[in-house]
Amino acid sequence: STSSTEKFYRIPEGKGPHSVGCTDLMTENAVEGSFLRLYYPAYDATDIEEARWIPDKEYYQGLSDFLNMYRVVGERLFHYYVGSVTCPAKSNAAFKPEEKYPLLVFSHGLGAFRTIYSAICIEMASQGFIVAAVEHRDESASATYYCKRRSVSESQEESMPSMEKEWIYYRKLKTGEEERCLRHKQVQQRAQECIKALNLILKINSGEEVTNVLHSDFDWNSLKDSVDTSRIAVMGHSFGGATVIESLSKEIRFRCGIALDVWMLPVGDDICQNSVQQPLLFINSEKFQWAENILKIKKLISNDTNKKMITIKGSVHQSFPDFTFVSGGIIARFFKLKGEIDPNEAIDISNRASLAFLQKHLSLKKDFDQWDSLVDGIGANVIPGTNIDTSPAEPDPCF
Ligand SMILES: CCN(CC)CCN(C[C@]12C[C@](c3ccc(C(F)(F)F)cc3)(C1)C2)C(=O)Cn1c(SCc2ccc(F)cc2)nc(=O)c2c1C=CC2
Repeated sequence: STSSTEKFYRIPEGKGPHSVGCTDLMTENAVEGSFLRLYYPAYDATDIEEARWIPDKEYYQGLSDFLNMYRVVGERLFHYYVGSVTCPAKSNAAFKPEEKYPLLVFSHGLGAFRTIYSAICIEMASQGFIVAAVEHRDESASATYYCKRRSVSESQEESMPSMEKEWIYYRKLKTGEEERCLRHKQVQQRAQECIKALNLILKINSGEEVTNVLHSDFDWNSLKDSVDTSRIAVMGHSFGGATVIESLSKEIRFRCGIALDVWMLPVGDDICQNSVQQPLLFINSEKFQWAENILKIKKLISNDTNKKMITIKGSVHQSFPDFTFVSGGIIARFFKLKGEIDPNEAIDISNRASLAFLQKHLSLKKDFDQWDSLVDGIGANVIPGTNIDTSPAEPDPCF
């Protein structure tokens, strides 16, 4: 309704030729397993409903903790405003084996989790990618869980499901705790989880049976021989951008990477051009970045023509996660969830530049090269490099 201040918005649908499905996969019953939401090209299915955007109320509790709100307040607020929001992907829709699809592993930011970058993941899937949005268990997510098998005695009781969800919530910095040290440890775990997700998808592609502890009627065998195993990339937002850098430096099968508004603190100071051999695209917002962060990015890019940076004018840090679409009014303004640029316009620039970069470095045979100019920072609302001034402060001539 347009009358209330909190107007209701939708997460934008994919613009590519494919309908999109999504399904959740969790392996093993322990924190060492993989947990991801898969977005994929699907057969049209008008009879299948859209997936829930935030699937468990514990995510509301986690978000409240992360945002320093009281849980009872946060949980009700989130439930009221976004409890009924779905993402434009059909839940467990049948996978459409048409060609071998390139694979994209996506890493979420601090305080986020696997489902809230669906505008990006759904667009990529609609354009013919299989997208594995991992949920990290490094305590950087607002909330996440793993499944534990109940003891025999417990599950004997009536209506006791055999599995129980063990929730892990966002770990706040302890007083006096060195942030760099915690984040450097977490980014190592995050990279390992991206590599584990890559190996899991490759295992499924080879036809091996995998146990999904989340029982859904999605047919994982339909993915057999559908992944283009030579065309794999990694993408992430903010802390997830640092995870991209760490993952590329550790796993050569990630052929290239895209870091959205990267947070460089978790990346060691010893970072240099040789840390990452693969092509890497930095897509920054105008408002989030600062000189020290940009200097670390520039050290990594140095003079490598395969490493590029562009900035989307009028965008903010929250222009990449989905809240920029589903929020409005005072909440959006208070938390700076939208920039001056229209959220759909900003995500289109980011997605088109990403697609052009992926076509170039994964040698895709699509028409994404139509957006090559964006990767060079040429086009409306985009600039090459950064708006942040990093020139050393001139000594004041008066002293
Ligand atoms: C006070 C907490 N304080 C913790 C260090 C800073 C909190 N903060 C700024 C916020 C996230 C904000 C946000 C979101 C979402 C609503 C909502 F109401 F719409 F849900 C509201 C308010 C509060 C904007 C950030 O951390 C920014 N940020 C993020 S934001 C990723 C995210 C998380 C949850 C989401 F729901 C959506 C997106 N990912 C990173 O990797 C990094 C940073 C900073 C450095 C590295």
